[in-house]
Amino acid sequence: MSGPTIRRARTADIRGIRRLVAPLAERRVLVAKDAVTYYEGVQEFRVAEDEDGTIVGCGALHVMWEDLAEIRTLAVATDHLGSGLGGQILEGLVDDARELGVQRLFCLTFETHFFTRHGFEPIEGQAVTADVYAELLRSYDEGVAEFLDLERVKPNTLGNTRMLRTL
Ligand SMILES: CC(=O)SCCNC(=O)CCNC(=O)[C@H](O)C(C)(C)COP(=O)(O)OP(=O)(O)OC[C@H]1O[C@@H](n2cnc3c(N)ncnc32)[C@H](O)[C@@H]1OP(=O)(O)O
Repeated sequence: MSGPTIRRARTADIRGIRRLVAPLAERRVLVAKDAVTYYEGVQEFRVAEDEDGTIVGCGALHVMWEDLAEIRTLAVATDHLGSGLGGQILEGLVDDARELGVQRLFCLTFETHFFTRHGFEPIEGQAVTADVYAELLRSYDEGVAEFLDLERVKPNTLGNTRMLRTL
């Protein structure tokens, strides 16, 4: 038994990714997004595919600035939790970040123990200079709004911890 394979996502995986994310978005653990947003962001995703072709894990890397990207939409199917899959997907995304030249990874999460084990540390306040903050305000991306901690998205991020890993 070789277990799930981790690979870059294809458009046909989006249905499986959405099936994984839906219950977590309902519990507000992950952000709910429209289907079009997943298709537009397919190149950001890695997935874990079971032997029978089922998508049992996913995660994405969203670049925000020259030195900064966010880990987002990391999820593992309930029946695969605790077998190392989440960690493998995350480290794959870290490799992607290194390849892109990104030096810092942000995440917003309830899973502080998991991310701490992978080198993330909680941060207070902003992780970018005032100049970069002003530039990021021009983004239409909801995740960037959460990174900036804008007032209008605070209800979505309640109880989450802001964490950063330096590569
Ligand atoms: C930035 C964001 O995307 S934030 C959102 C993060 N996602 C969520 O909150 C969604 C719900 N949660 C999940 O889907 C999962 O819990 C994840 C993605 C956070 C972690 O996925 P998992 O596959 O369970 O991770 P993994 O197995 O690598 O590690 C989980 C635990 O299992 C243990 N573990 C790791 N490898 C193994 C293994 N081979 N065998 C047994 N246990 C293991 C680890 O000790 C770890 O414990 P920790 O939580 O204390 O760190």
